[in-house]
Amino acid sequence: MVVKEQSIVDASGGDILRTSDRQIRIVDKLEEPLILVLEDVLSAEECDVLIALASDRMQRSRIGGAHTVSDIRTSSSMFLEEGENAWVRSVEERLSELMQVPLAHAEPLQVLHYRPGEQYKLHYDYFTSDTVANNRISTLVMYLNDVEEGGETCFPLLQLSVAPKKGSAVYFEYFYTDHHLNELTLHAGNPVVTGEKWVATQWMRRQRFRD
Ligand SMILES: O=C(O)CCC(=O)C(=O)O
Ligand SMILES: [Fe+2]
Repeated sequence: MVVKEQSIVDASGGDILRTSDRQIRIVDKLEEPLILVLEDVLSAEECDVLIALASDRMQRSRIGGAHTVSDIRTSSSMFLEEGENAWVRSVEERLSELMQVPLAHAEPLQVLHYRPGEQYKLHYDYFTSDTVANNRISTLVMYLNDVEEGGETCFPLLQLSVAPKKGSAVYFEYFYTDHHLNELTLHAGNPVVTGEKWVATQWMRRQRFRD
């Protein structure tokens, strides 16, 4: 008998995920690994506020422990301060409820900006080194604007591609005992063809990450 592994988010209750302040629609769903395409995660105003907070603080993205500039990721990025204002606080609290992980386990929100030709090549969000004590367990990538062409978040091993849409998001988790399930979350941010792309990413850790 094949037993389904426990997921972090319980999405078995229909097409809506309720948080204290919002009803979030599930528009697409993959069971294992659990991947949810969600609408109405952020209001249009929240998207605009996050872009405005980030826009004059962007730097060329760096990856890995050594924080090196790399062709893997050509976008620009920044981290918002934890709960830096009331907008960020309210979004962070909603995401913690939505992702069913305590806020103390949340990394600061990251904002990414891609111009035409910029991309985030295939990667896992969890750290693959055995020595990581407090690894990531789940991700929510939120789209802060509509992209004219390109910029899809693509999961090649699952034949899934999510087109950016302002206020919507893709959720996935990789805390399964069966490592093959985690490895299926390999994903990329496809190159933007026309327009620009803004996203905010929330990563959750297995244990407490914030003071
Ligand atoms: O920009 C995207 O579509 C993907 C972003 C991503 O993979 C990440 O922030 O880890
Ligand atoms: Fe990622």
